[in-house]
Amino acid sequence: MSQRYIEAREKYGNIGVDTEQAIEKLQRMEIAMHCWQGDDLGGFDFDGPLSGGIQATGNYPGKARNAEELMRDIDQAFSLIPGSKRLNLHASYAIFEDGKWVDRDCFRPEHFRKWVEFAKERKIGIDFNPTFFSHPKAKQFTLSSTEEEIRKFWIRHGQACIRIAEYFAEELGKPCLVNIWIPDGYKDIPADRLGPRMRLKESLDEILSMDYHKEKVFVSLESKVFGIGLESYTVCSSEFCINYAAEKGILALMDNGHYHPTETVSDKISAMLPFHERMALHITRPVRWDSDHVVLFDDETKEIAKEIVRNDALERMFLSLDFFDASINRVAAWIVGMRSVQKAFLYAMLQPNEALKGLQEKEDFTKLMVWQEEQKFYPFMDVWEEFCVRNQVPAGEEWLSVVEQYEKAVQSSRSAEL
Ligand SMILES: C[C@H](O)[C@H](O)[C@@H](O)C(=O)CO
Ligand SMILES: [Mn+2]
Repeated sequence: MSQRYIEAREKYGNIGVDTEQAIEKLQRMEIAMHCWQGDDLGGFDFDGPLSGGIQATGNYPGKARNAEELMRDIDQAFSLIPGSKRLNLHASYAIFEDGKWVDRDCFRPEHFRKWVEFAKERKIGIDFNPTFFSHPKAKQFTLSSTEEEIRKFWIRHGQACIRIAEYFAEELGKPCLVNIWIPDGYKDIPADRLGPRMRLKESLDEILSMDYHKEKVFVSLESKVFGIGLESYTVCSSEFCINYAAEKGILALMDNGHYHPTETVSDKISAMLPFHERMALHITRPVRWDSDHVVLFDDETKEIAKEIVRNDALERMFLSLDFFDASINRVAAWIVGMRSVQKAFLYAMLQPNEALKGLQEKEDFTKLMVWQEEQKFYPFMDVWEEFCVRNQVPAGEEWLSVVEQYEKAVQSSRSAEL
């Protein structure tokens, strides 16, 4: 134990904060790392371009071209991230053994056998997402399509994914979150806003009418305010999503890139907690739009973490990263994102939360502001360092040289085409 940590422990102790408790809590906190940062959301089942109004911009060399490369990159990232992890997978990352391709409505657990093996060996859980984009049947509408055949196809896909999630949960002994996000929407002002939403409701009802193990599989619905080419209207808007989730007893998933720029998810969490037993978050960094930049240790990430920690809601949350930056080393992007979220949570756990709440209740706003400001200069870094040392990972920027070596030895030999 370093002298600096011992001193930090004492300083925090003087304001009633137990650093050992914070480290323990952080150690147990599972964050799902999204597989799609590794290959710009390319997936393995279709070759076509990314669709659905989302974009990975940049052309940094060395992206993973197949499952083996992606798994190797994930391992490289995991080796430099302290604490507990999960893996967040999209259905488009199905692995067709012996080249036996099937379309998404026919996906079965066997198409994810290798991912289960991977997760078992690393003792981690998997979260899952049906993929309602980058597919010939996802031109603009999926679950809200006017075409019955298209709707049915995607309903079957949704149900197939819930079955696969049960397989993950059973095999890995950890619950699985299945998150439904659809890109459906209009570029310009629609004449009928209700019709698509009624069709979406019907489709979701049909997906959820199947029997599934509700203790093991949690279904969530993710809303979005707009996408590229879908600027005027999205079917699964925030109000639709929250109302639907509340009525059906599923989870609402909030992605902090999916709201008007002055709205914050940190403010929404406490508006959800009184009504929803559990909720899910996609943590991202929107820059002017839902740009999905790498998550940093920034104000909003800290504020989200504070809301969860001080409301004792960690056990009620499914947390995942969601970004895809193709302009920098992709393994480094994962590591920065994961470590930033962990730092934000540690920062939140080291706040004298009860005392601050007391100041608010007493309306001592001067003291509240001063204390919150002074907290920023508490020796947070020394506690982070201790957490990293205990996890045998570098605490500071030294980790980047490991990634640089990996890039040289492994990623740089990957050509754009295989
Ligand atoms: C790939 C993800 O599922 C997707 O990013 C979705 O979660 C989203 O946020 C779309 O903007
Ligand atoms: Mn998202």
